[in-house]
Amino acid sequence: MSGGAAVLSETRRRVGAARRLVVKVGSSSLTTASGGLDTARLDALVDAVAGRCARGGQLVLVSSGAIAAGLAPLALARRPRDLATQQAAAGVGQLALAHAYATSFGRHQRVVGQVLLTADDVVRRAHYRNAQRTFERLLALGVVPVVNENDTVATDEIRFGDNDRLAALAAHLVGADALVLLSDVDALYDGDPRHGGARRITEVEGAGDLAEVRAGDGRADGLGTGGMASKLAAARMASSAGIPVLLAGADDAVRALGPADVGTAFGVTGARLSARRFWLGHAASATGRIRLDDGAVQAVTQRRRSLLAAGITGTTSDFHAGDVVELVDGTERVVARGVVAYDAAELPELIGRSSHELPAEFRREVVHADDLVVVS
Ligand SMILES: Nc1ncnc2c1ncn2[C@@H]1O[C@H](COP(=O)(O)OP(=O)(O)O)[C@@H](O)[C@H]1O
Ligand SMILES: N[C@@H](CCC(=O)OP(=O)(O)O)C(=O)O
Repeated sequence: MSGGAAVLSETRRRVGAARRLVVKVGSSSLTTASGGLDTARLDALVDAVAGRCARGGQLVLVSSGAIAAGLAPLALARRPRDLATQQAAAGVGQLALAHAYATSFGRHQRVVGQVLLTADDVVRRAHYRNAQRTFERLLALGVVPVVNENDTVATDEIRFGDNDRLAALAAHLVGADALVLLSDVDALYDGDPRHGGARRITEVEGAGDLAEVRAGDGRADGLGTGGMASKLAAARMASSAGIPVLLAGADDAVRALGPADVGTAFGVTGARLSARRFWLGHAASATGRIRLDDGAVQAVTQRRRSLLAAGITGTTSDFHAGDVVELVDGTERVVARGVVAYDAAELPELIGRSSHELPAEFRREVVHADDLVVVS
């Protein structure tokens, strides 16, 4: 605890007391300026993680750095732009990264297990359960799962593209008590700290605390991918599903695994969601859109009602019953996501009409309330 007398927020206490944690570290915190793996920093991170496990925690480490670690062995001066070379670099670099972690955790008699995921593994529910089972067994065996995106096979269409989001999904998947995002910056600031004059945000309790924040890109050398915007999106995803988040500097990992007054703490803004609702809200990719009139927007978002055909003003033509669709208002703003019960081709006949005007087989809800998640 810093300053002795400082009273730590509930969020920080929850991070400090978490029994199961997901910790994410970015590429820029693991690599040298010339692109090689920085084993001294990696060892320091591993010391912090192993120390936290020894204090009685189960920890999943989501580590970026495969592409960055592959640059030097392939004599590439900078991160490649094209997907094929990025994948080749990741293939080379992931091996180096996994070896470095195995060696480093070995100093603490800890075994690590590699888990490489694609977006499909958390988007498709059968795969989701499979990944969940693997994590449970690894953790039960005392192993530290080291997770990254399976960059070598992920195509543009099915890539997460950023590990901040992957870490938030993993935190939900393993039922983590907290998520810790470690970066090359020590906290969230109200503007990019590289431009000077920025003020540290210590606690985020809701969207209002972010109103003045400008979240910019990552490093100019392109080693990191998402910048602060992807960290904020990940923090929102987790905190809205009941998981407290701490964003802090990787160089301060011991204190970040806390409790301590470091970085930025994001308090929970919603209750824990079922796997299905979290999947609907954050992981599943939407196939089409349905536009709602103002009354239907109210009913769905405020009164948590099912969507009926009467409140629809238009749809795209590209979805089938059982697909995930976005529900949008008159300005095309997404207000909810849900599983649609009709093919797009069936809806033009039904929209705008009350249930009692419709034949019996078309009286069911277009999106049932149980299959619907409101997007805040
Ligand atoms: N509002 C902000 N607060 C803090 N950092 C910011 C902000 N806007 C932009 N940044 C930049 O985002 C960078 C972190 O993103 P990134 O390089 O992608 O990290 P990582 O490799 O850890 O995922 C920081 O180095 C910082 O300069
Ligand atoms: N999967 C990629 C990392 C993607 C990523 O999100 O990177 P970063 O912004 O450094 O966390 C890799 O290992 O190179």
